[in-house]
Amino acid sequence: MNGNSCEEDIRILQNNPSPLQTKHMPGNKYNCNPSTPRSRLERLLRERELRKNRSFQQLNEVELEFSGIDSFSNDGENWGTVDEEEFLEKPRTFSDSNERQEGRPSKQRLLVVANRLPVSAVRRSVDSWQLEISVGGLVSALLGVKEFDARWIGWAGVNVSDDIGQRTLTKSLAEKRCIPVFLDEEIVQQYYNGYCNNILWPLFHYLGLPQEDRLATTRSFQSQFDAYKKANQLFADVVNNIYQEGDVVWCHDYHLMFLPQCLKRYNSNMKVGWFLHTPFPSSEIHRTLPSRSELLRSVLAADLVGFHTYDYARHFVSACTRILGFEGTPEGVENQGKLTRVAAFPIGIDSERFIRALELPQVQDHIKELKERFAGRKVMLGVDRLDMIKGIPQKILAFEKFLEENPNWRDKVVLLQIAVPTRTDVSEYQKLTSQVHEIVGRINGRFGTLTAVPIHHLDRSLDFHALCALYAVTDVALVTSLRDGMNLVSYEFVACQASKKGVLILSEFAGAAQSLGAGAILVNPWNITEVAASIGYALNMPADEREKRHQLNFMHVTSHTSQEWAATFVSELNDTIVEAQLRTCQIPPSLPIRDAVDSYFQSSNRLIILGFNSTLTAPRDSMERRGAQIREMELKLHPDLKEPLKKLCDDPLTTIVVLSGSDRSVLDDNFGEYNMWLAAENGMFLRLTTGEWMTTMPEHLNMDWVDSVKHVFEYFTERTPRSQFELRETSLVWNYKYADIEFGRLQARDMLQHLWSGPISNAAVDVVQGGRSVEVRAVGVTKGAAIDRILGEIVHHKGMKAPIDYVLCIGHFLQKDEDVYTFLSRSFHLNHHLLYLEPR
Ligand SMILES: O=P(O)(O)OC[C@H]1O[C@H](O[C@H]2O[C@H](CO)[C@@H](O)[C@H](O)[C@H]2O)[C@H](O)[C@@H](O)[C@@H]1O
Ligand SMILES: O=c1ccn([C@@H]2O[C@H](COP(=O)(O)OP(=O)(O)O)[C@@H](O)[C@H]2O)c(=O)[nH]1
Repeated sequence: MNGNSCEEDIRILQNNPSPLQTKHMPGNKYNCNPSTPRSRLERLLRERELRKNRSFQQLNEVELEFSGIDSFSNDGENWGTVDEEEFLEKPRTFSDSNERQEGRPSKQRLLVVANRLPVSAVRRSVDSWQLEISVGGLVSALLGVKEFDARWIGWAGVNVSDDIGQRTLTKSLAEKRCIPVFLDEEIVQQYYNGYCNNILWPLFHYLGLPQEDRLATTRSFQSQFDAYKKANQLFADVVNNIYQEGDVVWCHDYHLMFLPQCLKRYNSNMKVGWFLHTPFPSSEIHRTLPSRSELLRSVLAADLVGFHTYDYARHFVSACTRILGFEGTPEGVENQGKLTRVAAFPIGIDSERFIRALELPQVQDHIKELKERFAGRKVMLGVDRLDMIKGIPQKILAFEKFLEENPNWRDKVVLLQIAVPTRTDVSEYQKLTSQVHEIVGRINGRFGTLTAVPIHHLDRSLDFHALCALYAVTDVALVTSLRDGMNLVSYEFVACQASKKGVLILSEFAGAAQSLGAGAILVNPWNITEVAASIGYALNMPADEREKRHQLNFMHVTSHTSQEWAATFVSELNDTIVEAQLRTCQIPPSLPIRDAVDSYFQSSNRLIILGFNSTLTAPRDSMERRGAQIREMELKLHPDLKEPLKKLCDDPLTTIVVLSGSDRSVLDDNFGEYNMWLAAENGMFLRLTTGEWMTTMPEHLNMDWVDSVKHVFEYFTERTPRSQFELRETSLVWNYKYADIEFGRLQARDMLQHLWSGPISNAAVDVVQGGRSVEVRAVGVTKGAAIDRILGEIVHHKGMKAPIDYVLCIGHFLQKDEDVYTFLSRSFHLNHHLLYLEPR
């Protein structure tokens, strides 16, 4: 979607760098973590203080002093014209920069990656291009960001298949510090029109898949998702080509959910942030997506994930917990020691730009014209992309109802609706256009006169100055989005209302409702009666109430700017990386594959202990696992592993043990034909596949406590859908791995209280709280001890002469049942090579 020529807007931005107004808002994020390290809090507070005083030199010193990483300042321009050669072929590095040598800290390079570049290209001839500024909140917000040495990577909105075209467009864009990603028509159709705008967009806005072609959409889902991944990989390739160490890569929006993972595959040290500009829906909506897990996992590859509001962040964390089974913490999402930080960073606008624009002569001229044109009538305004999320039909119907019920207002009010065409290749958008035209025509026919109509509807975008003038003359702005990530139009309206102090009617389903709710009249856009009544209330509102409401919103809009938004996000990303480095010391080391292979070949008596469920089976997300509950017996060895496992088992120098919580029949079914040891029920039963099952249970165990614990387990199993308990020879296990995870956790906590206060208060038992289970077992019955006995059997059976000189243990059981790890470490220390792997 293109609007006015970009030359003018970009010039305005260049001439008016606004001051750095960065401030950290720890309490504003998803997490208000009470355990934030003291040094970090101190740093945040000091930074905030320094930023208030605009002491950039000091600020950078603090950044360096605390984090030891590259920092940024606000001198210089963001969107300045640069020499293409310098920009694309001889990029500056931090280390060799003169600025550093002169003692001045250099700016941190920021690579902004978004589907849409801030400019869209229109071809004028074979080798020349006209660049027009793109319309949409994402572009508006990021144009206001000036503190970084920024480059923008994205699609120019045009298909360029020839070499000359690609070369000349790359050159033109370089002058705007933009780097194009070329997408061919087919990819655009499948990725942008298809997967992004026909599937993700309506789903993320709670609109469901388009009604009419729902089946067709479902059918084409896989090919569109493939195109989506392919497009994301193309973006990653371009980023990887220009990436320099120390750069921050900031990925934007639902178009690029796959990008963080692609980037981290290129370079795991890249600093990657991802920000979503739309709502993130409830996990119940997200879980309907066939690609739900893949999308979540790839976003989680980022170091920092940001949303406009706390609600969206909460939904995302909940989706990761419920769908992937990962841990949601106050900090974000944790999986096996790796934390992805999740937080809310509400976007803002470059309010100064709007306030200054009102003083310009051309804007004043526009204002004068508009005032004359609509003299004697109150002006109501709607500015939206012509998108179903904006609730334009609902808004117009509410206006009709108002006119219907208030005949005295019919010739005293006019609704100006700017409806910017968008995504015009998608059929839902085409249908919406006809629908809106039809409604507007009907209402104008009904209430219009020979000289005036109540609705002025424009199917086009306005240039920046015309838009500012419109905002300034408006009495009531009407934002009735059915859902909206934030909605910057509401912010822009407030910024331009310093003299008029008009009223904002705002949908409670726009992200902006959380920040402008105090001054706006909040409405449910689906409730046309309520919106019509609010129009009446707004038009009749006394001046002092308008003044008060306006002041509240104006304060917010001018103090929460796009500059501050971006600076906070990037600063938080830098902090997150430092904290992650500190945390890595606590995470068990991942398997050093090279060493493991070398040691394997150097050894002559190897022991390999393998878990089964989720180690040798195909991975499933927790939703799929729930469905698999009744098919527990169908747990199958991953087909790709059959061949290598056979080879290992047939190697006379290697002994393989599968150690699993599953019962004997499951292991028999899967491994009966291999030459290996099977240890069922966590080692309580053992057999070589050529022999019979035997028990490894210790003698004289006191099991008097079993009945009373069983009652408690039965009680909780009945009350926790899809949980189950198993009565084993020496233990009882209650697991809720198929249940709702959050509910399961609450129940587990409750169960432990019951157990401690009753049946096991005096019993000789150990209680082990697993990730999704509670186990009560006789004292001394540990997996470590079971392995000890298993080893005894193996040594005895083989009549081993040489000691075991290589142990590789792979399985989920390692993390929770530390006794396995402890036992193996103790038994195979010094000259032995113990490798530890926790599979993801
Ligand atoms: O690029 P298009 O397909 O033409 O669409 C324009 C943009 O629409 C969406 O904007 C969102 O971002 C705004 C700023 O954060 C937010 O205020 C608004 O609520 C969102 O709808 C979309 O997310 C962008 O990626 C598009 O570029
Ligand atoms: O004729 C127009 C209409 C709108 N806009 C801009 O488009 C953006 C719309 O952003 P918003 O967050 O309200 O919604 P989005 O379109 O991103 O969903 C705002 O910055 C408007 O100033 C524009 O430049 N010209």
